[in-house]
Amino acid sequence: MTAGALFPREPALIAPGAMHLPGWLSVEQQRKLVNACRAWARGPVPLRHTTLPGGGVMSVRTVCVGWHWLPYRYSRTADDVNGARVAEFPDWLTELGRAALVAAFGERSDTTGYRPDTALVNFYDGDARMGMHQDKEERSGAPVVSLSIGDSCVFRFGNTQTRGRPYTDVVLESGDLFVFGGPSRFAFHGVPKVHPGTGDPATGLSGGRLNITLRETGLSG
Ligand SMILES: O=C(O)CCC(=O)C(=O)O
Ligand SMILES: [Fe+2]
Repeated sequence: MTAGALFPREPALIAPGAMHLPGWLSVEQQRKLVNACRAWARGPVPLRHTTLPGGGVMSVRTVCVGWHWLPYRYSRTADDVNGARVAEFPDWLTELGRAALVAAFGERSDTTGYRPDTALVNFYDGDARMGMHQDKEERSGAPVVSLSIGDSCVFRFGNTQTRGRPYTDVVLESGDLFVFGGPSRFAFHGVPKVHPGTGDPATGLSGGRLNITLRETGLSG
């Protein structure tokens, strides 16, 4: 049982500009996203473990939509995988990203200018982790919208200065939304632990954790 089952899970401002909205996605929306991620994982670029310049291999498996992320830049083509052009970023995902901003920051937030153009889909099996890092290959200060499906995890949300403290550990469960923008846009964050077997098979994901981050690259072409 995760802490979320014991205590009410309320929307929480984790740091200035960083909002956690538990259970924001319906099971139906999660199913749609799981199906979409399955389709993206089938091609044109497969889900793969990213190799880092130092030779390390990331434990999560990733597939990208719109723009392909590789350490440490974006490209339209998956230059470190199979060279194929990545799948188009669909309009419905733009709308979901805008709805996420309204949910996080209120009706008055002007989201018409928000144009996420890349989605990084990460799949975590029970042993996968993600070290503390900043999402900083984007040339836009627009918020990052993060959607989680499947097994719960510990999401560590820190500060913009160091990989270490101060940070806050947040349990992200299936359906949770986390948005980080404004003064938190370039904060370090990571996933130190996944809790295997905590997901709901009704989402269509029978094991593991799926995280989708929507971002504005600020790139053209
Ligand atoms: O899996 C998560 O919740 C975070 C993923 C992340 O930080 C990233 O893809 O850059
Ligand atoms: Fe990140």
